[in-house]
Amino acid sequence: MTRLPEGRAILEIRHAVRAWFVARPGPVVVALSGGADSLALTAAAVAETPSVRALVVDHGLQPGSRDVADAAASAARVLGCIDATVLPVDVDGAGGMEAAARRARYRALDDARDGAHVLVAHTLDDQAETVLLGLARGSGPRSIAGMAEWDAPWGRPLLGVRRAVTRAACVELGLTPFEDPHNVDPDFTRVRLRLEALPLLEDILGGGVAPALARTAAQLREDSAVLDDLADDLLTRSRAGRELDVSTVADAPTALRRRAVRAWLHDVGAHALSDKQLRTIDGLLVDWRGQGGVAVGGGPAGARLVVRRRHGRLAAELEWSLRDSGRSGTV
Ligand SMILES: Nc1ncnc2c1ncn2[C@@H]1O[C@H](COP(=O)(O)OP(=O)(O)OP(=O)(O)O)[C@@H](O)[C@H]1O
Repeated sequence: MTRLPEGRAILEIRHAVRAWFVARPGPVVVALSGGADSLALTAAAVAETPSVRALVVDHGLQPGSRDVADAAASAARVLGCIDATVLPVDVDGAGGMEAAARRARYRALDDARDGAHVLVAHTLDDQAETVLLGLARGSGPRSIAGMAEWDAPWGRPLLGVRRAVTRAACVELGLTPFEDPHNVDPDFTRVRLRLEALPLLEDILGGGVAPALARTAAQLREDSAVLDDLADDLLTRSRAGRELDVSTVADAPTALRRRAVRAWLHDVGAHALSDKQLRTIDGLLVDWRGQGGVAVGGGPAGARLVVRRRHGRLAAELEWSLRDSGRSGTV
């Protein structure tokens, strides 16, 4: 373990990281971008636990990205990590560059973690932005509940720490973080929330808006955990092979029905359900006349997954178009 100077900011971060380790002992790798948040997290992790490794993902999206990644890896070694590896990834761009880069990053980190927990450096401010974005877009409780401190194998020890504290810790430690130009690019909605909307809200409502949003998220996560358990139980009782027994699900409260249906569809391959699709499927459950099919995405190329109510069961069936014959079929 490394000895660090004892400034106020790094002590606060070490305290948060120590509490996280006490609750979840085990080997860790730190996901290091080279920014202030993950540099401060890396410094605190090596001071609090032995044998920390760092993983740096090179998305290869800007010229010189490999140099930035190499510099982050060297900083990790100087800080006392026993190993620091750069992981080059291919970003396919599907569904927007940012989302594709995130997918590629999480996949690479998961592949390289070798059984260890992965610490990511999201802060209280990241949490507040996530919640505000969710509220403003009318998202469901899952989005507004924000990110969890622990969502195996991902750990977020800094969710209670302000971003300003990680900046201050880097100054105390004499570290020069990488400043990602995207973090000040007003073309990104999240950047405008951070630089314009949240300061305006704090001006109107007084400081403490970001911690208040983070508290809301924490309360919702607690409530959601209970509802998720009840919905799991409902799903277990209503499963009939790959289908759902309508009479068992239909009598449950809406919040449980929706969660159970979402979990069932996730298992059969539909991972990105919109609120509208869920509502329509709910209509099939509670109204016996609901006979239509609801396409829910998922399925191999050329096919689509469709949910139908039939003979007291809800079934998710693959449908495909037989373009050559002009017919369609299901499996
Ligand atoms: N290139 C990278 N290599 C390794 N870890 C990274 C990289 N970029 C980001 N991370 C990790 O993810 C954390 C969050 O980063 P950032 O806020 O940029 O991501 P995001 O796209 O908003 O992430 P998300 O919503 O991941 O889960 C960072 O603090 C760091 O721990």
